[in-house]
Amino acid sequence: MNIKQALKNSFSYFFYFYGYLRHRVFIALTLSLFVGLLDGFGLAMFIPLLQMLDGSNAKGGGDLGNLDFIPQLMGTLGVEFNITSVLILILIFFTLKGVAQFIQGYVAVIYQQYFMREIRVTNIKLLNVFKFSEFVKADSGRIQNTFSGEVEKINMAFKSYLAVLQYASLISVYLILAFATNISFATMVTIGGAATNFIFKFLYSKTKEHSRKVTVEAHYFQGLLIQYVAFFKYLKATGLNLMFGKKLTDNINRIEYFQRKIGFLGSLLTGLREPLTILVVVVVILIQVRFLDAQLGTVILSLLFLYRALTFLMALQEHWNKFLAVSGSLENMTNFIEELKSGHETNGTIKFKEFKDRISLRDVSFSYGKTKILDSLNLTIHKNETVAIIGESGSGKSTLVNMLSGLLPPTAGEFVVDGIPLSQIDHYTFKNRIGYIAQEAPIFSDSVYNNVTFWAEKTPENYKNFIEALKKASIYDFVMRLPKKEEEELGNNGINVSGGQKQRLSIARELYKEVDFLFMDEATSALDAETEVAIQNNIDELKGAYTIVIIAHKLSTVKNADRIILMGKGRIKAEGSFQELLNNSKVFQNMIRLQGLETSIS
Ligand SMILES: Nc1ncnc2c1ncn2[C@@H]1O[C@H](COP(=O)(O)OP(=O)(O)OP(=O)(O)O)[C@@H](O)[C@H]1O
Repeated sequence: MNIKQALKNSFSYFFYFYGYLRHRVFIALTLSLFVGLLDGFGLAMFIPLLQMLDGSNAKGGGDLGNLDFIPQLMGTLGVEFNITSVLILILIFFTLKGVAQFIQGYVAVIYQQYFMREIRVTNIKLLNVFKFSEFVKADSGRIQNTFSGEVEKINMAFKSYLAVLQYASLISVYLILAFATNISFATMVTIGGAATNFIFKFLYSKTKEHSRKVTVEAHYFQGLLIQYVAFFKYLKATGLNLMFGKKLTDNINRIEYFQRKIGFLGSLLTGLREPLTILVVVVVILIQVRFLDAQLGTVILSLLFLYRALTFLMALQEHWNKFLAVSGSLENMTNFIEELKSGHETNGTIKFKEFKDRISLRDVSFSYGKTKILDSLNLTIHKNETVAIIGESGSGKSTLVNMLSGLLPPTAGEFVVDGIPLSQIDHYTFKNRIGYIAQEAPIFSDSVYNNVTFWAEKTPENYKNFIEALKKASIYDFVMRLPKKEEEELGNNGINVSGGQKQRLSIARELYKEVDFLFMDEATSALDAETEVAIQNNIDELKGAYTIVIIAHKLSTVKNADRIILMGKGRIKAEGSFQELLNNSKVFQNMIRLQGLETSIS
């Protein structure tokens, strides 16, 4: 059962790599076979050479077991088998082996790089088409760790696995040569070698167990680190950073503990290997010489091959152990890719060129698992209408906007754009027409220009559009006052600009694009009163030129919206103009009172 499982595992690893490399695996293996064969033939020539040197075999040959075909072939070719020709032959074999080894090494590097590229590109491609609804459920620490640290470990795993395959083919060549030379001697040594393997197997399984634990802890570490950096200000201000730091330290200690165990097992393996191997060889030679009347030439040649095989077996075991130490990552990567694949979004084929008329939600519901977040919504938004969405916290405003922007597909009902269900439209052509101003304005670690234009070339036309976008977003003066103007670096996550400025830059980025829709998720929440008025004026200016959907908490900012949608518990509770809601909705009137707006309205 165990052997069956081991074989199954080995094959699943093989097919894992084969899935990426295909015929390349066999090319790598064939090259190893060549190296082994050439080395074996070269080694075989030392026996007649030694015998010729001490005069026990003047003509050479005759003591190579089944390898006698080499001197025989030379005889047929009319080449005399003497010291000079044997020396030249040794030189030829080892030179060819060197050439084969060079090709083998270089090819291995090429394949390794190819493999890494494939893994990285596959991951990026799958992440590109990963459903947003799946992404929000995913562990960001795991995603980050798998994309960076784990990919490096997979690289190590691949290197070790390829080495294992290459050593395995070399070992098989040496074993064939050893058996061909002296079958009884070779059999006994092989049985002895197999017996020592039981000790190693136990150590391997322990190594693998710890490797899995390291991977789990590494994910946790990345997750904690991301949160530590993201919430650094809060943690620092409250002194909770020390407690959070302790969580990280504990995690680091656990990783160190498991890595130390892996190191201990690895060292034990290295230390045990040679004494055990030599023990086997010594016992077998004693038996061969004492009890079986073995021919010394073939025993020595067979031993030479076996010794070579054993040396490579040691190297193989070392690489196999290295492979197992990172095999947890391989399993993780396989599962990760499977998860990414299962969260693959489906895409329509109809190209969306330009928004013409209206978007509609028809009896749309949305659930996270069993929890219904949006419940049977019907809503139509016309081209260039400005719609504000209001409602208490958790009423489903963000979810509604995520749906209207195509981020979340409905779990029931239909989202229709200009009469075509979004499911039939090529999402990317639709998203190209969308400007999104999120609560947390994403600022990339680059210059103002690149942040706004999203790395567009600095042509006169792009520059003109860039300046226009800055002006529309009321950030032009600020940018022009910066020491390097639009080339000023914004720093990691926009640390060098205020919350309000980040949002204005984010608005500028959206206005720079040629979009039909502007979705704003509490875009004015982090602004001071004066800037808020400026942005509000700008939105009013954009009104009528874009289809605008704003999530707002401050009712004063939505006074000019064409329509206000009041959400409550995942449903539309009321809709209409500001005045209509004021006249008809008790909830709205209450909200107005709570925000102290009665006087400003009257
Ligand atoms: N990834 C998620 N998994 C499960 N439930 C979620 C998820 N995201 C949001 N929810 C739930 O969906 C409901 C609606 O959330 P949503 O963010 O749309 O509300 P909101 O009206 O925008 O709230 P707020 O004004 O506080 O931002 C909430 O009850 C929230 O807990």
